[in-house]
Amino acid sequence: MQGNIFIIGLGLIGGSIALSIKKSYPDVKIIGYDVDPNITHQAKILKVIDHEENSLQHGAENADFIIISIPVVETEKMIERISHFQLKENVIVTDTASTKKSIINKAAILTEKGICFIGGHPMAGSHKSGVTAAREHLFENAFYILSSVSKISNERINDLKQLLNGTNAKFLELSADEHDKMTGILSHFPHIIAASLVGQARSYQAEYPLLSRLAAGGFRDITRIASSNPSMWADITIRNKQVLLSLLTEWNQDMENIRSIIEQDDYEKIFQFFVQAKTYRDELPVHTKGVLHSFYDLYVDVPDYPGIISEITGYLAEERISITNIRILEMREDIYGVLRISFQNAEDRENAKKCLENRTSYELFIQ
Ligand SMILES: NC(=O)c1ccc[n+]([C@@H]2O[C@H](COP(=O)([O-])OP(=O)(O)OC[C@H]3O[C@@H](n4cnc5c(N)ncnc54)[C@H](O)[C@@H]3O)[C@@H](O)[C@H]2O)c1
Ligand SMILES: O=C(O)C(=O)C[C@]1(C(=O)O)C=C[C@@H](O)C=C1
Repeated sequence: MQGNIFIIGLGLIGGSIALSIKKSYPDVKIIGYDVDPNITHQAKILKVIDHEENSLQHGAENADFIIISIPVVETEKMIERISHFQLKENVIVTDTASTKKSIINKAAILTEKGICFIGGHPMAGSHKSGVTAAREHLFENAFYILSSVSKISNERINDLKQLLNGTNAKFLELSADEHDKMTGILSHFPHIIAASLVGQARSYQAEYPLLSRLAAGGFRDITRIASSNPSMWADITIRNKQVLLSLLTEWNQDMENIRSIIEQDDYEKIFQFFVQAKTYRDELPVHTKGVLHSFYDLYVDVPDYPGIISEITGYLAEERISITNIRILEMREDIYGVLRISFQNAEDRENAKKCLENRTSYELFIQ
């Protein structure tokens, strides 16, 4: 791989892409630009990029690949801006935004000028943002969706896939409509529900001051994504409006049905409601592959007392099981905390699980 890679937007996604490209092509030159020069500088210090660029035009005009990794509405504006520059004839421009239709429509401005634009969306991320959260392995085993304005040659698509092969993601080509519908169902709508659940709890906080401290595993799991960047999600919601409105209508209908079976004490229907959800959820590939498993994490519910980490690592060390990371995710006051232990592979994690099952009575789980 040769040439200049120009990354616009050095946050969680732009930074993670930069790191994954560097992993597969250590000699390639990664040039970074962020609207905030302090972030560009921080990315250089963190070795996420090789070179800080403070001129958007200079960076874009000298690039062989341009990766735009900024919020959805900003991405549209950026496509417009760079379309006025003298880009290299063979440059490939791509983005990482979470919606595709409005961006693909906007990118016609580039393709009409003969510039190749391939829309992209790595289907992995986090509720965290910013360059400090960037990780080389973020996209491992995740789907990476590609969508184009018009028919792009396989050769150009392969050039982009080759550049991004360090992501270890699985590429999938979808139309912008298919993309926005499916991500609406699986990602955008769930973020609205998570935020709404948190909103419901918040509305009872004054009446029940203990509420926030009682929030346990279930509430935590289903609302993690409510901690995501609000401006990113406002953009996504606005740009996937029609899909989200139709999902909301269906959801309201579904809630009405559930209200009705609860009102009627219809045990069998209530039971079937949960059975159907469990059956489909248990079959989702998220259980056997995908980004969650690529980190080979094991979670341990542990009591909060000094020395708990060394106790756990001690058991693993005695059985010569290596760990790559260990972290306390949360300590619920005076009760339990969750320890996340990461392993290099599934076998190490399995051995660790057996080891801790034999030696402790702590609850263990793999998400
Ligand atoms: N966070 C996720 O889980 C996730 C996953 C996949 C895709 N995405 C998409 O990727 C894009 C980036 O998301 P992120 O999570 O990296 O956000 P982020 O907030 O971590 O980073 C965005 C960066 O873009 C910069 N920026 C904003 N406007 C800019 C502009 N006009 N010019 C240059 N830089 C600008 C910001 O300063 C920031 O450093 C978004 O479109 C998002 O929808 C996010
Ligand atoms: O894991 C998370 O926190 C995410 O929200 C990641 C997530 C998702 O909804 O799955 C969010 C937005 C992206 O466009 C792709 C992935």
